[in-house]
Amino acid sequence: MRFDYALVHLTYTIPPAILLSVLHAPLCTRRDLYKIVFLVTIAVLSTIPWDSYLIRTNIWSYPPDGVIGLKIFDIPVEEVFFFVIQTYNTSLLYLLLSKPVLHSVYLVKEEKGRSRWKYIKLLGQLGLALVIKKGIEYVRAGGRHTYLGLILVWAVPFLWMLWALAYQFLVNLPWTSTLVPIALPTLYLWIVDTLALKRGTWVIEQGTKTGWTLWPGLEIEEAVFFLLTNCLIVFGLVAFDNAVAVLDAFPAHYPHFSGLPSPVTLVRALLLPAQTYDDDRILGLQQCVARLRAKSRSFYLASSVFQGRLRIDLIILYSFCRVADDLIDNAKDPAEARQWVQTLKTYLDLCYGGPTKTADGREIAARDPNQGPATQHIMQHFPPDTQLTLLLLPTDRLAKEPLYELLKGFEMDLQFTASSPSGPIKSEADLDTYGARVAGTVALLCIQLVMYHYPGNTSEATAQRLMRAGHDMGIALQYTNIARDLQVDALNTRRVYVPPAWLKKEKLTAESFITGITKTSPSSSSASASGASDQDAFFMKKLGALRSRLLDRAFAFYDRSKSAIEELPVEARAPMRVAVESYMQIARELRRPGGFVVKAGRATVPVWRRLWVAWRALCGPVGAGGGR
Ligand SMILES: CC(C)=CCC/C(C)=C/CC/C(C)=C/CC/C(C)=C/[C@@H]1[C@@H](COP(=O)(O)OP(=O)(O)O)[C@]1(C)CC/C=C(\C)CC/C=C(\C)CCC=C(C)C
Repeated sequence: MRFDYALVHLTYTIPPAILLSVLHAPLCTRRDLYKIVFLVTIAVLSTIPWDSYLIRTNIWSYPPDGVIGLKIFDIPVEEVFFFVIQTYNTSLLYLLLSKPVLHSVYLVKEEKGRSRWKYIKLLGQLGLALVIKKGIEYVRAGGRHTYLGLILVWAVPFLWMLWALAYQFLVNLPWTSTLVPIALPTLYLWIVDTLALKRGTWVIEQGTKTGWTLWPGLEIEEAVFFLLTNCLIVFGLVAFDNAVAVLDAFPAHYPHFSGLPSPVTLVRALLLPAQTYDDDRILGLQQCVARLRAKSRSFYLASSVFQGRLRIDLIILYSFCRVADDLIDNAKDPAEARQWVQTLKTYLDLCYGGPTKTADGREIAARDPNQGPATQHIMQHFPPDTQLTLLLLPTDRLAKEPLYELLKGFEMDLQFTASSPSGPIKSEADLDTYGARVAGTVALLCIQLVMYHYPGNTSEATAQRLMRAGHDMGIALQYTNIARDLQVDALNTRRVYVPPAWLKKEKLTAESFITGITKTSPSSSSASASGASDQDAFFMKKLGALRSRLLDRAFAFYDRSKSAIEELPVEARAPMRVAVESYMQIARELRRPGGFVVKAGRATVPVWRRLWVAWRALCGPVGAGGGR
């Protein structure tokens, strides 16, 4: 039938393309489109001459009644479409699986001389060179090894070159973004090919094939072809990501890089000697990512939809906030905690104090690696695992005021004492101020980074509106945080953030609140608790009422600020929605009538729901009321 080959596409290649496109659409970035177009173009241009040769030399043929008849250089259009759709599908699978990966942390500085990496690179090159040699022998010998030889001599030199450029990434990246996007489409195409060969949709001529099969109906040449072409696509994408990772990670080498790199820039980045990589920056980024991953599932998920240098800066900012908060929170006593606040203030003073002058009149930057005063302060006063984060914080892109204000927020935490469990929170306004200091400030810093990386044409008025709304959104998140941690805070640190007037309305004081929490059995820590005593149930009701009031206030701040997200530069809108919605989902879980899931004493969002929320946020603005 004339449409046999077209039917193969309609049945087997187009449906996965549609499915993958739908899954990828909300995550799609300009860089993704660029990669796909780049790869498809190379795939088509490099395959046409080879395939055309196979057809013209009768190694490969198509029954004339199985194709519609349109040809490009003797290749049926259905076959050309195959190159496009296979590259498209494998690329989309790779892109989807690679979203969580921050590529820059997989770069490795190589030592001069005999580094392990030198041998890994050589070993790979040698292995691939031997395969090319075998391919050449097969082609020379002709006969039944011809087709296999032609596949090897065509595909493996490209693989050799890509390996030489991107061996670090090919070895280091998680297998989910290398092996899986090769193995899944290969297996799938092996099955499709078995069916197509059986139906006679395409034919490998006798005489030029080995006759070996991988399984009945699947010629070894076909198996090798699909494996190698998927390797080519994934190796190509990995090399692209390797280049972009170099460009993103090292502003010192590429101060003005942003957006879409030209092919020349990509190759230059890949050719930057790995000995010149800044390993402190790589290690610092690795620590920041590990911290984010361990400490916040919401922001870790959100970080995967930000891109490039903005993503890197946000992760460093998170790490800085976390480090500062933890140093103060985990201090052995209030005096040590105060000392940390002071040490952090000195750090900010030094970072924002501008360059200093040496005796001989030379200017030294605050974080000069050797003599910078901020660097020396960091090395002398902070724990080793926090030092790189402090060195990396992009203070040149952040106003100092929100950072000092954040420290003031942490100082408020120090006013909670055993004898004063309400600490500085005397009223609802105090709680707003606290939220503004510890979270409104963080929002301002995040927005500053967005505007730095996507300057666009945001007017001054819009920028002011964004700052105000962001500030309120930070407060919304902080109210959610307090509502979630009501019990943990009371039990572990004897802190009650609820305003005394709210407690009074429930006939409680901060002290009786803590006693109530301490007495309540652990089984009643979820709203759905069953088997709790009457007294427990009575207390849980009060707890529920207080939590509900905190959440009302969280949603009030959220509702008034969420529309401003749509005024952010377009590149940051969807990721920012994901960040906010992932966190606000905790508030929605706390409101769930059937109760919420508790892990380590805290309400948590089940993984599948977390992903669903992120997905919806990526697709567009969340409806009015935010689906409370
Ligand atoms: C995607 C990404 C990596 C974002 C990074 C966001 C970031 C820098 C977060 C810092 C978080 C942090 C550790 C702050 C220290 C103070 C603190 C504890 C604040 C609370 C965060 C909760 O984190 P977590 O639950 O992990 O903390 P604990 O375990 O309880 O210690 C906060 C609730 C504040 C977080 C506030 C924000 C991230 C601001 C959100 C607002 C925006 C991003 C602006 C939105 C824009 C408009 C225009 C509305």
